[in-house]
Amino acid sequence: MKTDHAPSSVRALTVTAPRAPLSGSVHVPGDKSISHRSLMFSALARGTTHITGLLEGEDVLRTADAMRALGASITRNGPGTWTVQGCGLDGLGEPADVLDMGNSGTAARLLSGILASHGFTSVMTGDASLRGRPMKRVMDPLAATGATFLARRGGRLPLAIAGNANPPPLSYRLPVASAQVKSAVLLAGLNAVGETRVEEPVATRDHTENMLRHFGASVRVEPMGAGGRVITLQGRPDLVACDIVVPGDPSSAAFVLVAALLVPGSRVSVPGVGLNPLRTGLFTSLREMGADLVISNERVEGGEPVGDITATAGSLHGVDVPATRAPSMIDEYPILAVAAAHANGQSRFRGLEELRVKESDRLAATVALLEANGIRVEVVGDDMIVHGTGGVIPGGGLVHTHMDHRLAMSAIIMGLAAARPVSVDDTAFIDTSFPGFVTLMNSIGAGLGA
Ligand SMILES: O=C(O)C1=C[C@@H](OP(=O)(O)O)[C@@H](O)[C@H](O)C1
Ligand SMILES: C=C(OP(=O)(O)O)C(=O)O
Repeated sequence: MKTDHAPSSVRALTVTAPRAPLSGSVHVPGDKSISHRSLMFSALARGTTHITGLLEGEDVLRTADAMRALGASITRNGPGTWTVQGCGLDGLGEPADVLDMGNSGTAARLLSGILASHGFTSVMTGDASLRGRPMKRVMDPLAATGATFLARRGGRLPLAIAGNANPPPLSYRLPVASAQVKSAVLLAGLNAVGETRVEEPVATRDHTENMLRHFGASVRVEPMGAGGRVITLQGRPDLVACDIVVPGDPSSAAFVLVAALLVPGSRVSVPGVGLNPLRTGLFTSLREMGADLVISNERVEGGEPVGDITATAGSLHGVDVPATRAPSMIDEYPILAVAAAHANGQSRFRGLEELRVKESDRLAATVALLEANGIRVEVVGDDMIVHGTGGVIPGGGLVHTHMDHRLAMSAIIMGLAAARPVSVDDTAFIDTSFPGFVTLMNSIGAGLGA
C-alpha cells in the first residue's frame, strides 16, 4: 500500500570506513516516543499546545495525520515547531477513512487505547511490516472496555475498532514488558470513570505517565516488587493544553555515539539528549564495556532529564547485559551488537524475546547482520552471544534490513568500522525515526554516499 509518507523508493548504500576520525558536535532529532505522545495527548486536551523539537520522522507524521483525521487541528509552524488545537476528552470524532499508521507500532498501539474509549468506529492499517506485528497484546486488555475489535488472523492489522465512550476502568497486569501496552490501557482509562490500574513487573519507559501529569491528570506511580511499578490513573481528568519541549532521542544518539566509539581517533558530542533513566540502558552497557562516554550539563527540560554526551574512541571489551535492563534499551540491541562485534571477547545480551516482534524479527536480523560481516554469533534461548573480534570487523557483507530503520543504521555504523565495505539493501526506512541521518553522519566525517 502506498501512502503519503511511506518511504517512496528503495535506497541501497555501500559503506566504507572513513579515512579520518569522526569529529564535531551534532544535535539528533527529537525523541520519537515523546513526539507521538505530545501529538496524541494535546489532541485530547482543551486549548492550544505548542510543541518544540518534535521529531518529523515518518512515524510521527502518521500520528499527526491520524489525530487530524479524528478532528484535531495540527499545524507545523517551522522545523520541529508545531501547534495542536485540542478537541478535549470527548471531542474526537469518527474518521472518514482508514487510519494508516505506516511503520509505527507506537502509533498503532497507543491509538488503539484512544479509539477503544470513544463512541465511534474506526479502522487502522499500516505498511507490510506493521501489518505483521501483534496487536492482540492491546486488544486483549482493551476488550474489557466493551469495545469490539475485528482484526486479521493472529490479531494483525487492518483492525476495526467499535469503541465505547463509557468504558469501565481497567485493572491490568502486563504480561510483556511493553510501554506501548501500558500506554494503551492508560489512554483508555482517560475516558473511564474511576481509577485505571496497570501493574508492570518490570518498569518500562514512563513518558505517558509523565506527560499525562504535565497535562493535568492525576497519575500515581508506586514501586512493586523488585523493579516493578503500579500506575494508577484517575479517569476523566481535565487535560489542559501546555507547552512541550521534546528532548533529543537517546535511541537516535546511540548510532552517532557508537560510531564515534568505533572509528579510531574519533570524538563526537551530542547535546540535549534525553536521559530518562528508563531509556539509558545502552549508555550503562557501553560504559560497562569500557566506553569513554562523558555526560555533562545535566538539566531538566520539559519535565525530562537531558544532558550533553561526548563519545571518544577507544577499545571496548565484552559485556553481560541482564534481562532486567532490556526495557531501558529495547531499541538499542542492534547497535550494541555492532559495538560488541568490535569489542574484545564475548558479550551476552539476555532476555531478548521482545526483539522478535519489532519492525522485523530483530533478533534474527541482527544475527544475520553480524554473520554476513564475519562475526560469530549464537542465539541460546532468548539470549544473544556475540564473539567480538577485538577491533577489526571483517565486513564485506550485504545486510537485509527488512523495513527496519534500526537495522539500516546499525549496518551503516558497522560499515564505518569494518575492514571491507558493508552493503545495505535499503536505507529508506531510516526516515521513520531519524530523517537526515546520512547528512548528519557526513557532517561529522562519515563520507557516506547519499
Ligand atoms: O512506548 C513507546 O514509545 C515505545 C516502546 C517500545 O516498544 P514496546 O512497548 O513494544 O516495548 C519501543 O520499542 C518503541 O520504539 C517505542
Ligand atoms: C520498535 C520501534 O518502534 P515502533 O514499535 O514504534 O514501531 C523502534 O523504533 O525501534
